[in-house]
Amino acid sequence: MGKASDAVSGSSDPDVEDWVRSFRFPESGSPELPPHHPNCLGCGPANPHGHRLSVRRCGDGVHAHHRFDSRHVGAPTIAHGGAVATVLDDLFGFLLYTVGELAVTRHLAIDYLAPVLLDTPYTLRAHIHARDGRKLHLRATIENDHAHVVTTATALFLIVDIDHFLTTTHQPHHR
Ligand SMILES: CCCCCCCCCCCCCC(=O)SCCNC(=O)CCNC(=O)[C@H](O)C(C)(C)COP(=O)(O)OP(=O)(O)OC[C@H]1O[C@@H](n2cnc3c(N)ncnc32)[C@H](O)[C@@H]1OP(=O)(O)O
Repeated sequence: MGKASDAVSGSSDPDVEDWVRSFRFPESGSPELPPHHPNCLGCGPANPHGHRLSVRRCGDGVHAHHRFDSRHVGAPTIAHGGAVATVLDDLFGFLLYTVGELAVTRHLAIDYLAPVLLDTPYTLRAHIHARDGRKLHLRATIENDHAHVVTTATALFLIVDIDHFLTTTHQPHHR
């Protein structure tokens, strides 16, 4: 399994190549985790449409505080379910720092237990439930200020080699 620090050339996209070359897993002691890249929809500080999620290590997992805003509206005053899914998928992506592996979402399942309100503080938590070879089984919650869980999520991330990000042609996989 190639790690990100083994960055190789071969992409036809210079931005991808730069990201691969610059990517490093942070030191295990640092609680603040860096964005996946500056333009990441979930956490990139340079993406004007993004959520700018700021994530820290917490025990074996990760956590974040987040407010959805008017850019993420679905029904009036309520965050769009897709926006919530985006944030959870990205939060799961931060667990990869804790295992030092590159991986991508293969399956994401969300239970929307109560509306996620705009301009309201929430606490997000995620952890690795189990690892089975290259399969990472992940779990997350979103809870409000009253410690009520409003959303739960599970995901299967699959560990991939760095070449996954350098390959410009991916064939659909029919099961
Ligand atoms: C640290 C940070 C790092 C940064 C990382 C990058 C930035 C991240 C940014 C974060 C952004 C957020 C993150 C993002 O947005 S990631 C972006 C969204 N995700 C993708 O683009 C991934 C697209 N998919 C693929 O490329 C391929 O399908 C991959 C590579 C994932 C797998 O294709 P591959 O052909 O290799 O594998 P497989 O399909 O044969 O399956 C393999 C195994 O899995 C088992 N299986 C399948 N489904 C299920 C299921 N539902 N329950 C239980 N098991 C299931 C299956 O039976 C098999 O098992 P086995 O037979 O081997 O035992």
